[in-house]
Amino acid sequence: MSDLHITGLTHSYAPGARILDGLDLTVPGGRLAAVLGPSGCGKTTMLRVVAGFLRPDAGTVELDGRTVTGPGVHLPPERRRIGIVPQEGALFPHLSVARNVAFGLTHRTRAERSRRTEEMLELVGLPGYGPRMPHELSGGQQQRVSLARALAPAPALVLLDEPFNALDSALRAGVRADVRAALRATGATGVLVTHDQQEALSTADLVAVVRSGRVAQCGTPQEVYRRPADPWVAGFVGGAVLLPGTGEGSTARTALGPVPLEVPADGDGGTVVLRPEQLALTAPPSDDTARATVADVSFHGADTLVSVLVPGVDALVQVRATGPVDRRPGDPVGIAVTGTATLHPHRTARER
Ligand SMILES: Nc1ncnc2c1ncn2[C@@H]1O[C@H](COP(=O)(O)OP(=O)(O)OP(=O)(O)O)[C@@H](O)[C@H]1O
Repeated sequence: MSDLHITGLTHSYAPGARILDGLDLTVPGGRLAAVLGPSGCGKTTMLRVVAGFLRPDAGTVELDGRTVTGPGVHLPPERRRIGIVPQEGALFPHLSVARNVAFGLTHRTRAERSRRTEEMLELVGLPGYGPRMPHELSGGQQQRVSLARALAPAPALVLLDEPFNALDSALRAGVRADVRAALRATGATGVLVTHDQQEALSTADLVAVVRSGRVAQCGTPQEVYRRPADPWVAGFVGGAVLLPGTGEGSTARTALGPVPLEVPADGDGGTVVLRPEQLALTAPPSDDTARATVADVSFHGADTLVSVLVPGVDALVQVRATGPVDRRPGDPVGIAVTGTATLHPHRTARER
């Protein structure tokens, strides 16, 4: 299994506009990391550097203990042992499924090629599909063949560039789970580029949240969701309730009352971050000044999102309840908090 180490990656396409700005990322061998970030933050640029299609201004990429990109080093893409699954599969349309999968299997006998091809097609759930042509496959099947093609030469690393974008949501979940299982079965290290938070959290072992060409936070899905590095990351990886608050030891004083803190803080004023599912609607409190008001109710089937106006909080506070909610806009409510929050002190002018 091959570790991937990316250090200090910096790149500009034009003078003065840094797209990668000292990006660091480590993916332990055999793990799948999701690189998650808004459009234009540099995800694809990073992937192109790792694949060897682009030489960065500075920084190093090490794969399996070997520098493939670095000062004075630039290994060509075909010698990096990297498999790529592009956005829409990009199968060769004039080649059969089997010939697509066997494409990278050079220096092997015909029998070996055909055995490996069938093995890979089985791995991605398409046994016997070898003779078909790409146009005879659905979008999801084409993505599976693309993965089989990437995995066939037993690469050290597989790069997946928003591979589920073209699939409808019903198909996405199934193909995602199969891709993950196939990567695990082969032990390949993977990097999945996506701007879909749900996809990153549900598919990857590690999530690297990228902002303006740098990794703002890298951790397990649970870590980045439960202990976001800052309010921006919190809002980017899911619904977030951001409240002004002040640390008072193990709790923070907020407009929702005292909220237990994940990490104690004293006297620090800042932003308290909770998740909408940590809030519950209760009967309105007798004290008028603490009374919140329902602003909007949106039903999503499995859950309902209720937007609430809370005295002392500028933005609407989101409450996620399981199942339907019997409240209407204008109803007075109370809000109870469960679990712990993170407190992010206001940054000083020097840190900004
Ligand atoms: N070849 C290029 N020449 C000049 N600018 C480029 C080039 N490729 C990308 N850019 C610019 O670099 C920035 C980052 O692009 P990149 O494709 O890496 O972002 P991304 O995070 O993958 O975005 P998306 O999620 O929209 O694909 C964008 O502003 C883009 O316009």
